[in-house]
Amino acid sequence: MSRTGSILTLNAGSSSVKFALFDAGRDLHQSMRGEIESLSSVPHFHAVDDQGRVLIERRWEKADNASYPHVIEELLTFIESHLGKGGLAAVGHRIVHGGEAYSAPVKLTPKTIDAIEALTPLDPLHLPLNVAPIRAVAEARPKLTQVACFDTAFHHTIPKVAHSYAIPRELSDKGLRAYGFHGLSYEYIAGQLKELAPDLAVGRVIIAHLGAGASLCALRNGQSIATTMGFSALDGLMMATRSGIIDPGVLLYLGRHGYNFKQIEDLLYHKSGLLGVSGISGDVRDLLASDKPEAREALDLFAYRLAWEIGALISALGGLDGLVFTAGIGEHSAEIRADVCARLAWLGLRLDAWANKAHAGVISLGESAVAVRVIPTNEEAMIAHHTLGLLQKG
Ligand SMILES: Nc1ncnc2c1ncn2[C@@H]1O[C@H](COP(=O)(O)OP(=O)(O)O)[C@@H](O)[C@H]1O
Ligand SMILES: CC(=O)OP(=O)(O)O
Ligand SMILES: [Mg+2]
Repeated sequence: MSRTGSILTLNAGSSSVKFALFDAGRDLHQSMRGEIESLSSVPHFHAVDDQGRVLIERRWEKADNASYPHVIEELLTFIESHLGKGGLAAVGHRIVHGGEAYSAPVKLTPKTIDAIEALTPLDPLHLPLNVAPIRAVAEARPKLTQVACFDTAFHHTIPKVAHSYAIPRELSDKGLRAYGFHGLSYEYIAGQLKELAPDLAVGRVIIAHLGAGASLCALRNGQSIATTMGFSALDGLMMATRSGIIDPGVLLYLGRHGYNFKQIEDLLYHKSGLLGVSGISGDVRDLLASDKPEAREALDLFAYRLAWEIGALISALGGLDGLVFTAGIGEHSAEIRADVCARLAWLGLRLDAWANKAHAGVISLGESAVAVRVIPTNEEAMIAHHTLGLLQKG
C-alpha cells in the first residue's frame, strides 16, 4: 500500500528538539527541517524549507513558555499550516534507549509508551526527554499515529561476548551490559554504503559517527558486531563534553574525595572531553582556530583515542576493508580525518590528501589497503523510513 501525507520526525535532546518533515507521496522527500533550541533558557524556534529558505524564526521570552506541551502544540500548529495534500500521517521519534526488548521500531500505544518509560532506570538522562514529546503529541492529537525508533536497535546483532561486562552474573542478568547507540545513523550509513559500494558493504567496515556525541560501529556484512558506546553513551571515544572510556578507579577516587553522584555525572557528561581537556570549547572548529597548546592537546587526544578504538574494532572484525566518516566532525573536519588516517598508515591505509580537503565521497588512494569514505548521515530520514514502513503495515 502506498501512502500520501507527511511524516514529522522528532529528535528530542537535553536542550533542543530537532524536527524534519517528509512527504510520503514524494518518496519521503524532506520538505522542511528545524529546531527548537535552548529550551531551558531563551527558546529559539527556527525552520527552513528544502531550499534553505527561512520559514520561521522566533524566540520565546522565557523558558516558562517552553514546557513540552506548549512547545509541541506550537510545533504541531506550525507544521499543520505548512502541509501539502494528505495532512500529517504520523510522527516518528528517535528514542535513545530501547533496552533488550526493542530490536525494531514500534507503533506507540498507551502500553508501549508505558513500557518505554519503564526503561528509564537504564537511561535516566535521555529517556524522560524522549518520552515527554510523545506524551505531549498523544495529548494534543490523540488520533495521530506515533512511532518509536530506537538508537540501540541496530546493535541487537552484536554477539554476547562483545556486549558483556566482566561483572557478577546477577548484575548482567539485570541488564548491565553494553547496548550501543547512534544506531539510526549506522543503519542509514549501512544502507547508503550498500548503494554506493556494494562490494565494500558486505565486507569489514568501521563507521565513525563523530558528532557532539561520538562512537564507532564495526560492521560485518552490513550488521553491527561491536560498538564503542556501552551501557551508556559515555563509553568509548572522547566527545565534545563527555569523557569516553575512563578507568572506573578514577570515579571511585572522586567518590571517596568529596564528589557526590550528581557532580560525577555532570563531570562525565558535561565537563569532560574536548571541553574539559582544552578548557576552551567542545567544538572542534573553535579548537582548530585556537593557537593555545591546550587546544592542540585536546585534538591530539581525540585523534589518538579514535585511532586506538579503531584498533580494538579491527581486532573484533579480524581486519578492515573500509572506514566511513560521518556526522558533524566526520563530515566536515578534513584535519581530524587526516590525523586519524595518518595514525592508521600501518594498515596500509593511504589517504588522498586532495580528496580529503575537498570533502569528496572517497578520500583514499586507489592503492590504499582500506577504502576510506565520507558519507553524510541522516537520522531523520531513517526515522521517516521506519515510520512509513509501520504505517504501510497498517
Ligand atoms: N566545519 C567543521 N569543522 C569541524 N568540526 C565541525 C564542523 N562543523 C561541525 N563540526 C563539529 O560537529 C559537531 C556537531 O556534530 P553533529 O553531528 O551535528 O552533533 P550532534 O547531532 O551530536 O549535536 C560540533 O560540535 C562541531 O565540533
Ligand atoms: C547517544 C548519543 O550520544 O546521542 P547524541 O550524539 O545525539 O548526543
Ligand atoms: Mg547527533
